[in-house]
Amino acid sequence: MTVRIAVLGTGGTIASRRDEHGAAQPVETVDRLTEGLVAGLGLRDVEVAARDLFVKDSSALTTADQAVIVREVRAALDDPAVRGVVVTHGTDTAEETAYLLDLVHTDDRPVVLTGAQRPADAPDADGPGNLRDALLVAADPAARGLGVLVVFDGRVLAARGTRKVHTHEVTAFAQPDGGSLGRVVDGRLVVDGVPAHREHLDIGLADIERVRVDIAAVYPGVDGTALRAFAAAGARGVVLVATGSGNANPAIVEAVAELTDRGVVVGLTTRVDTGPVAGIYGGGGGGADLVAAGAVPLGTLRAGQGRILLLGLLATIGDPAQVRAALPTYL
Ligand SMILES: NC(=O)C[C@H](N)C(=O)O
Repeated sequence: MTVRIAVLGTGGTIASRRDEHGAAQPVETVDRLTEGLVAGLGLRDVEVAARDLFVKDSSALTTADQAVIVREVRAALDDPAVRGVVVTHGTDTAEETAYLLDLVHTDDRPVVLTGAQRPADAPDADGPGNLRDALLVAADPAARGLGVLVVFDGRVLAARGTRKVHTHEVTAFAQPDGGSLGRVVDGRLVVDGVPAHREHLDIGLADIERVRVDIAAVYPGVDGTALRAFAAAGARGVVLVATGSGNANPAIVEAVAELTDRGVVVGLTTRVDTGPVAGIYGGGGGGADLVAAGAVPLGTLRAGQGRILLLGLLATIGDPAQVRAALPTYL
């Protein structure tokens, strides 16, 4: 039986070429990117159906675009002949799209995001190798049940927690623990682990397009201006990127208490690369004070994925007190 891999293109550096000023822009269709790769894979009875959803730099994607990606992945999986789905995506925001897909993905078949750090016209372009690996993983029965994956530079990473860790090197992504679920070695998937149990969310996609969740940074001397401005603009959630294990100052604690009273859910994360946030410190501005003021620690999730979780919960559950209560089960 012929198995089908659906490939959905969204743009990113993997689809980019340099213009006359040397600036890279996504212009290539995913058809052209996959052309020729499949024959070289030696996969018998595999058929690739590639099409573009859009051709954008991933920094320019909107929440509505991400909802389109989720809908189209689901539509592709409606075809029982499809064994897996590959999404080509810019690396800048792939962690957000991958996590949104993972939150809603209950199917055993793999969904694989990949991309590139070097444009398609670079002599040492990494896109073709990454796309080849992503197709191999999507077609491999051993990838069933692994959830949504980021396949990049030979590594197979679980969507949840995975972050972009380098601005331009080809090893662009890492899991928070530095590990991986597997590798692609000599054109074959080697599975090294199983993904941690994940609660799924049946997100109303029309609703996530309407919910506003912002991200506010903490730094020495910061006050509550940004938090209050986001609330005034209609934010129903704000992710606070705190310092250290999740700390700020008394002005931020006061603003967090105000937002909580107004029904805005404040998620607490950190600007530190690894480790969980926790309410350890007091003194009026520490993590313990932020939690007492209503902020909800986001575990090991960092700002981008924390925002996606808040969006999903607010779109699905709605009521802020219930969102705060449900949130820890998704960490
Ligand atoms: N490497 C990349 O794909 C970066 C690009 N700016 C993007 O996210 O679309």
